[in-house]
Amino acid sequence: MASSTLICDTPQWKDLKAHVEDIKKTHLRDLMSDSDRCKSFITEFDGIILDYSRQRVIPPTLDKLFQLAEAARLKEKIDSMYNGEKINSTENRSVLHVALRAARDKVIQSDGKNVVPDVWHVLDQIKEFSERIRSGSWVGATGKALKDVVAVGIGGSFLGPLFVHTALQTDPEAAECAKGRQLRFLANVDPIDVARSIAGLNPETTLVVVVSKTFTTAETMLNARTLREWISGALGHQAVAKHMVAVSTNLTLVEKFGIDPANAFAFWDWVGGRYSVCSAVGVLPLSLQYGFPIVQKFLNGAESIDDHFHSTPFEKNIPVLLGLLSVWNVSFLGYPARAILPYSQALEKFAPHIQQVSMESNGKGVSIDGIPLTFETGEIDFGEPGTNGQHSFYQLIHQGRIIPCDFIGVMRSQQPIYLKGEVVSNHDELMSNFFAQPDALAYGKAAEQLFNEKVPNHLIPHKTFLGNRPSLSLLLPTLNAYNIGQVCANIYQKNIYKYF
Ligand SMILES: O=P(O)(O)OC[C@H]1O[C@](O)(CO)[C@@H](O)[C@@H]1O
Repeated sequence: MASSTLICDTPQWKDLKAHVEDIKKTHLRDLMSDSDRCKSFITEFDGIILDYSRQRVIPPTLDKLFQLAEAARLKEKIDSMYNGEKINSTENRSVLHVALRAARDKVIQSDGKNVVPDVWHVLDQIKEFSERIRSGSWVGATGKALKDVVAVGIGGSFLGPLFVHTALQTDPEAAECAKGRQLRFLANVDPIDVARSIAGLNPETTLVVVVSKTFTTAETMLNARTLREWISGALGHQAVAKHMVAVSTNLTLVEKFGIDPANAFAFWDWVGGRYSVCSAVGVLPLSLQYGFPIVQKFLNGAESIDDHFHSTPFEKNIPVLLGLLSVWNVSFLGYPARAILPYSQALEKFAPHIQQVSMESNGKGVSIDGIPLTFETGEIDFGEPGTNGQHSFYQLIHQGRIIPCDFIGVMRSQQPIYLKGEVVSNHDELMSNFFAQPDALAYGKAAEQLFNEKVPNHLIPHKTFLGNRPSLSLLLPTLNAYNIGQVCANIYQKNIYKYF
């Protein structure tokens, strides 16, 4: 397709437009009774199960969406991203967040240079630095070990690390590694956020990490100056060198600010802010809190999804399927919003993270060549963990406008509870039985049965959402550092509106 041709002018788009009328005549109740259809609308990768049988699609819809992906040259564009081509045409940059979690021996080029050794150089620096801080061999200005960290940053230099930190906090292995340590975040320029971020902390035992790709963002720089004053007011100006470090692509400004460049951790202009959690932006604060080996598992999980995304045919490719279903729901069925409903409190910062990743990337009014679009792109993302959301906004989802729902379930809780005589959420045995179901139909029935046994868990929506309202579920075996990495990479790679 020539770059000036809009995707909506292709026969594939028009064919899908016409197909909307066929779908309007269907009802999910009837679609769900077709066991063959249900069987084919489940896919699995590395223990992650995507069930999209409750989307308003039939097999021809999927075929047409794959044809649309072909018209958009989606496969070539994904390859271009992995090959380091400058697909960020507005800034003339590569988009290489995949290189941030690539194995040491992989080769990923940008501007004719393999960037993976640079990535590993910084990872090795972070490993060494975080071990020094955590072991107490690096001490603060008064000779005390630094046990608390305040990460100052906003937007992409905040939301990804906050999401991962929140998700790891209750993972038993990560929690054990974080014993006696605290990681706080300071993003808002409102002084209340400053007060909260340092409440109860002692500057003598605190390390401040200033995280900013540009090192010019007004809020971050103001907050960094405030915390520099907090440190130097208590410990003297020379304490800044021991108590403040930075993560940035702009090492000149880091030095000007007064942070020793030897204590600055680099990343690169080919890392988009909202995709930067796998760079030093996330890896440094998370390694300080949990230790580098936990963060390495997180990176490995993200890499596993990158490989899956790059090499799996679209029919079985979880991020591609998620992305195409968004295109279908928003641009064809006209549903403007999507509810993100994780049935795990550990994922409470998932919706805010997705909001930036998705809504800062998509939803533009013009094509990449500046041509006004005649169709809606991008979705309005919002959400809350279940079951809290059920007692809040589900009423509208049940009875009002149609909002496609993404349910995210976790088979084995990070913190399971066993109560004698009661079936409690995330009971391993019941969950394994549920996951042993061969197809979506049986799976729906098992869900209903479990619901009838009063299982207060993520299965409830399977029963209550059997109207004509589309939903899907993404089920994870558990939530350890590896799975959390998979969750992150899934949302980054799912963001395929930009390819259309
Ligand atoms: O890391 P920086 O340069 O401080 O930018 C913070 C955030 O601001 C934004 O540019 C949006 O305002 C984001 O894309 C970015 O993540």
